[in-house]
Amino acid sequence: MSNKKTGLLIMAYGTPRSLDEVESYYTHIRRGRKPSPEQLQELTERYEQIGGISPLAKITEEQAQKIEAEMNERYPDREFKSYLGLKHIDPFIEDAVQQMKEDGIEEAVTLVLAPHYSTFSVKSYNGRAVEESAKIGGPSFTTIDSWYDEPKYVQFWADGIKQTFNSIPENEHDKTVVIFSAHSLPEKILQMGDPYPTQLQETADLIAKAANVPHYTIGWQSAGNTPEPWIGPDVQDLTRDLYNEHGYTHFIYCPVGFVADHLEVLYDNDYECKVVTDELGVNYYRPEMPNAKPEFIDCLATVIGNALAKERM
Ligand SMILES: CC1=C(CCC(=O)O)c2cc3nc(cc4[nH]c(cc5[nH]c(cc1n2)c(C)c5CCC(=O)O)c(CCC(=O)O)c4C)C(CCC(=O)O)=C3C
Ligand SMILES: [Fe+2]
Repeated sequence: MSNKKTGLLIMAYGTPRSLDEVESYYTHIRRGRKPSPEQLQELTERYEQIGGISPLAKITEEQAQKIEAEMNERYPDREFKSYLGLKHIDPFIEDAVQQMKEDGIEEAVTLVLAPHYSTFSVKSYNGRAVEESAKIGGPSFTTIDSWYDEPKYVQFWADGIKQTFNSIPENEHDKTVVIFSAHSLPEKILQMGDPYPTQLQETADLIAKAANVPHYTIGWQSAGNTPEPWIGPDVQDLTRDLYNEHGYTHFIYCPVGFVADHLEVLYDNDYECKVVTDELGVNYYRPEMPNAKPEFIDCLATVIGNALAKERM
């Protein structure tokens, strides 16, 4: 057994920490192309609408710290140190890998704070980490590709859904529908055989079964503003269709492709979807996000522990 530290590379999307950072952040998302003043204004207004700035930065940091603490408690004969690596703002993924090297970390596990694998998301996170490490002779990585079917993740959402159902009169449960969603991606991923949509469906099936949900479906949200087609149905259109076709009066939104309160949930669900449910005169619900809740930290520590156990076999 080694007494060397194991690195935990915790990766997440990142968010501007103040409105001043919105432009550079957006430029990074657009791979170096500055947004037009209108696009910048539009994004800034969305951040203003959710209270000025996204709570995501704080939540991601808290998640990373608590995962480290939980891993150290769970494996007293080892020492873990977490490093936050972000996709679109500092500390970037590459910064974290460099810091690990400086700290003498030789082995590390990567965890992306998003449950489903896609060439657009997890593949690029892990790819950037491995590439940087190869370049500088950094740590060797045990990479985690996805954890969308981790029973503790399923249970987390099942509990939230059950609690939501408790607030709906029992004789209206049959008029209630759960919409499981994730961030949309360009449709071309489907031709590439990307597992992302199948994984979302599987997460939905598992949670619906665990929570005994009578009616549910999957949808996509937060699609980008580009001319190419994005995977649908969009959650807003889906809400209208479900209402028109089935007359549901209670809509429970479960953005299971995300793990924190941030723009895509607080704006795209809590504001945009609610505009539609208000217009239809039906009820909007959204169970709490995992954030840094103990049940979720327990879930992520289990995901990391499983990856380490597999590595040693
Ligand atoms: C798959 C995926 C996830 C989930 C997996 C993961 O978490 O990695 C995710 C999460 C997030 N996306 C976020 C924010 C944004 N994403 C954008 C744009 C885009 N996202 C994409 C994909 C994803 N995004 C794509 C393909 C684009 C188009 C880029 C292009 O044009 O090539 C834009 C630009 C404006 C707009 O299009 O809305 C913003 C502001 C925030 C932070 C919110 C906050 O700050 O609170 C979070 C957690
Ligand atoms: Fe995004």
